[in-house]
Amino acid sequence: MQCFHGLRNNSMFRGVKLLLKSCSSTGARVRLFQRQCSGWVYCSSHGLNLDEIREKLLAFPGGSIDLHKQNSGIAVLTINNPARMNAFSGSMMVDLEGRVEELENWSDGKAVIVHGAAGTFSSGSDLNAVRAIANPQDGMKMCMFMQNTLTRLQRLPLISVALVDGKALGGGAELVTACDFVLMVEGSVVQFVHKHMGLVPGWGGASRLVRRVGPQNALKILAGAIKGESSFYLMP
Ligand SMILES: CCC(=O)SCCNC(=O)CCNC(=O)[C@H](O)C(C)(C)COP(=O)(O)OP(=O)(O)OC[C@H]1O[C@@H](n2cnc3c(N)ncnc32)[C@H](O)[C@@H]1OP(=O)(O)O
Repeated sequence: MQCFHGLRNNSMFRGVKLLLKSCSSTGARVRLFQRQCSGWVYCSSHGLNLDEIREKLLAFPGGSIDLHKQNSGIAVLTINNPARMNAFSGSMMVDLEGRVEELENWSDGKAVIVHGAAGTFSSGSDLNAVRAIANPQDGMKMCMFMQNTLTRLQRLPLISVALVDGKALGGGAELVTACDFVLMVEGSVVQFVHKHMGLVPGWGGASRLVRRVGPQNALKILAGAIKGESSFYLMP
């Protein structure tokens, strides 16, 4: 896992291409092929009824997750809800699951770039949806659903790059940790703001962060809601 930061806006995509070129070494490819393609963490034996939770999430519409697969084998996944700083509505959570499934089945794929629309990354869960799903049972199911999807994203047999231009907050920060590489445009921020809300990261971001930076750094980042503006944040 690697993090690059301080990229200027206009060199972002050039930077990503260079990065992907440098990743096409045998070692990186072997590691990719060693990964499992499936990544379900939770299923019906954990009390998760996927159709039921999808239906509940679809009751909170707005925005979209767009996937553009290029002939080069590089796909661009866009978190698209600019009116809410690319917060994840319920329907976007369901969208994301569908896009990840599409990527799982993309036999010509080599890499995916995850970014946000309109000069920001993502402000996490749509707070209106979070408030409306304010019972512990549904909150837990939403978290299980997102953990499944982000684990599947992490386990894709593709190189994944989070391109952070602007803010990645809450669930947005958790999504960043599901990618192999992080590219940060100058002035961008990755922040686990959960503690300000009395929450723990529910989309699996805490355990991924521990793997990235080690338990002590992860504790500092999570307990302090530290603003990550440099590679210190995402690298040991
Ligand atoms: C998994 C757990 C989670 O993810 S919990 C969610 C954690 N996220 C947050 O707490 C972030 C909340 N948002 C913010 O702190 C600010 O909006 C940030 C992102 C810093 C942007 O500030 P600023 O540039 O001043 O814009 P603003 O606040 O006026 O926002 C513009 C419009 O977007 C909306 N927005 C923003 N974030 C969310 C969100 N997470 N859920 C729902 N709506 C969101 C704002 O309410 C605002 O809307 P409006 O223009 O007032 O209608």
